[in-house]
Amino acid sequence: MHYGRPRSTHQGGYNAYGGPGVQPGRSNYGGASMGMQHSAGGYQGMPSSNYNMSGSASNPAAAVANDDNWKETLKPPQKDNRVKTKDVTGTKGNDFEDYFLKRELLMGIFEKGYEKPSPIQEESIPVALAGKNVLARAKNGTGKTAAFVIPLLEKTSTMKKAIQGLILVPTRELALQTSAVVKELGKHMNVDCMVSTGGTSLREDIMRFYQGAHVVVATPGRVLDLANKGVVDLSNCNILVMDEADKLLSPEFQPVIEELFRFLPSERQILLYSATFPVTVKQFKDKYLPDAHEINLMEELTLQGVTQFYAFVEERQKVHCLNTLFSKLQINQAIIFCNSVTRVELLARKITELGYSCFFIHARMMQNHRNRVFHDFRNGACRCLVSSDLFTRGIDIQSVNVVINFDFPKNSETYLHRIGRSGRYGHLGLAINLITFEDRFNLYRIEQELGTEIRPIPSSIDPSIYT
Ligand SMILES: Nc1ncnc2c1ncn2[C@@H]1O[C@H](COP(=O)(O)OP(=O)(O)OP(=O)(O)O)[C@@H](O)[C@H]1O
Repeated sequence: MHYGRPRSTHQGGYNAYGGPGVQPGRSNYGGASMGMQHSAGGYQGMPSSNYNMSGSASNPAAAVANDDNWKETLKPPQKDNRVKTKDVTGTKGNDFEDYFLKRELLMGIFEKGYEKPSPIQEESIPVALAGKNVLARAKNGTGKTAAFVIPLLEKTSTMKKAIQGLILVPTRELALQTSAVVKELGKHMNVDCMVSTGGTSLREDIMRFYQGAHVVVATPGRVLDLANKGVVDLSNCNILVMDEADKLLSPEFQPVIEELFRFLPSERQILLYSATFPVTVKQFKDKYLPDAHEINLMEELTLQGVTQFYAFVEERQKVHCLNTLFSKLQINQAIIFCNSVTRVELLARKITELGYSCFFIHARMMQNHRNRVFHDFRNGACRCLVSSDLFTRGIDIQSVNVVINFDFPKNSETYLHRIGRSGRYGHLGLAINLITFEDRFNLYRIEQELGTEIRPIPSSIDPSIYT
């Protein structure tokens, strides 16, 4: 039994009530070792931070950027030898060097452990470098972030102290994660990347912006607020990226986005990325970027590496069913989704009552607490995270191999993004859906819409399909 008998909820890690008392050092399982070479380090508000872009002057690797042996000076993470699916291996065979990127950027790419571009990177990097607007659709976990960060960094001049790129994302956690990618890829370029999201002190944000930034990663409301106040100057911001573009174009965000457009220069490039593009995106595209280059790498919609099952249960049997899953599955790390904040908290409490340690996260928690849970879960301090749809999009934690829909989602976009939290970068994963009588039509509809098969759960699941 790989899930093991958990540590008592009082022994380090959060208990279901999210009390601090975290002792990450006590993590005693192997999940964190897998893929954690991509660990993003400390996030904003966390005590430790390795995001300090102190610049190439203090960076010996940058000093050899012009040296012919520059590649040998790099320290990439340990090679990940796990099997990968065609979702990421089905490329044309390009190399990053083919794009004539500046040496410092190539150094950041290789040092991050990226050896070859993924299919979406091959398709979109050259087009974005050529200055075209892009509307790109590709599967979850196939490297869309680097597909827009690389051209954005290539076009950023660190000699010019002005915001040259703005990356909008729908959640604060995703902003932190994306800024970590900008900082890692731009490590040798001396790029100043700033995160600006709600839930943090506006005053501190204002102070930080006065120090200047080349790239800003933000949630729409906060950056609009700062632009309105004249703190954020977007007049030199020639590139706007909207990641999870369909979410950013939902009624909740679209008016803010349209207002933000007023602050951008008229000659700007817009890059839209997501795994899902409902009709709202088409209307936006027709209005604002009719000439956009369209990329669609989603002939088939679900990830090849993620096996999907359902278990037909009554509502009152769900916790028992989860307990059985915990005892039978080989979980590295799991995200368990519920459909409401209340249910997230209730389930987290139930799980700890069963004797398993778990974290929970949702949008009604204090931001510093959210940051801590995100940081600690990413670093493997706990194996199980109960979440609302806050973590449905974009969150990239390589060691998550199991996603459980404790509550089945209502629409296929949400389903696709949720199960895409496992099987990152072509790796294997498992998605298990607890289906009640009321969910049965949704299950059928989502299967049809995604053209995928969600099979009844067998009595035993071969670990080789998801570990
Ligand atoms: N060229 C590459 N080589 C190896 N790993 C890569 C490469 N590009 C990206 N990755 C890794 O793949 C993982 C998934 O990338 P990313 O988060 O950008 O996916 P995504 O397509 O944006 O997913 P989602 O749709 O879920 O947001 C990350 O851990 C990233 O570091």
